[in-house]
Amino acid sequence: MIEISRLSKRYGGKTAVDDVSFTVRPGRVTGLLGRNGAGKSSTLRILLGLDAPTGGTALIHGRRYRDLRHPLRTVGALLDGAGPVPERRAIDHLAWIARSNRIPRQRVREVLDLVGLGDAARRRVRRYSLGMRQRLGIAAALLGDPEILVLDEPTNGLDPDGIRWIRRLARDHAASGRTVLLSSHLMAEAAVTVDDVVVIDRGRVVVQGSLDEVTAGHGSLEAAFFALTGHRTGAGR
Ligand SMILES: Nc1ncnc2c1ncn2[C@@H]1O[C@H](COP(=O)(O)OP(=O)(O)OP(=O)(O)O)[C@@H](O)[C@H]1O
Repeated sequence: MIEISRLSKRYGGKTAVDDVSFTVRPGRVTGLLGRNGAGKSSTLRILLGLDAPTGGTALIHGRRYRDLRHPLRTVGALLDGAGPVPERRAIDHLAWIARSNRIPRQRVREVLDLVGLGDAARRRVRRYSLGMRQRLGIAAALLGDPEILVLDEPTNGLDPDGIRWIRRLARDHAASGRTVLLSSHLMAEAAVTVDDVVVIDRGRVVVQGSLDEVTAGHGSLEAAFFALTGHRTGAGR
């Protein structure tokens, strides 16, 4: 269970997250949806202890990330921009994370196979395609066999196979009774992946509920999104 309560984050004079509250339940895929700059990454970074909130709390099983006893075994995360050293071999990158978190070495092979990188394990990361890098990021997130997966824009830059793979991974994780929170600005993709929706716009939650509740009366999640956040055409954003 993830509980975000009255969370806010200001960077200088700019409010990135403004009194945001929502709950993420197990057995569901929850989509944190919004435009670029809406405050999704800021919210997830605070949840994962990478940034301090200006106000409010972001709790995992009732604790802040940094107070978790076994963080990697509790939460696996894929964040924008956090990548391995390109000169490293994939297997060494994962082995290093496993070692520093007291995760058995055999788990490295397991997650590489799980994400379909078994045959490319000894290749250097700089020779990986974008899709392979994304899979490697997911492999790292899965190392601790965590109950919760947090994925920031996981389909960014992926081809149709990669997008389908991420969708299945999220769905399977939730189907086994575990928790998935993913952020996205792609409404059509989110509509076929998530169970619950939290729409955030300019730092504020504008709607939250099950996918059915949020789309009711709008025809599609995209239509609901534009109706709820104001339709801004081509110019500007
Ligand atoms: N370290 C920072 N310093 C100053 N402003 C920041 C910082 N990080 C984020 N912001 C600003 O806060 C707002 C929210 O950013 P955030 O990255 O959380 O949005 P997002 O919804 O994740 O968007 P994107 O999909 O583009 O990552 C943006 O206006 C951004 O420019």
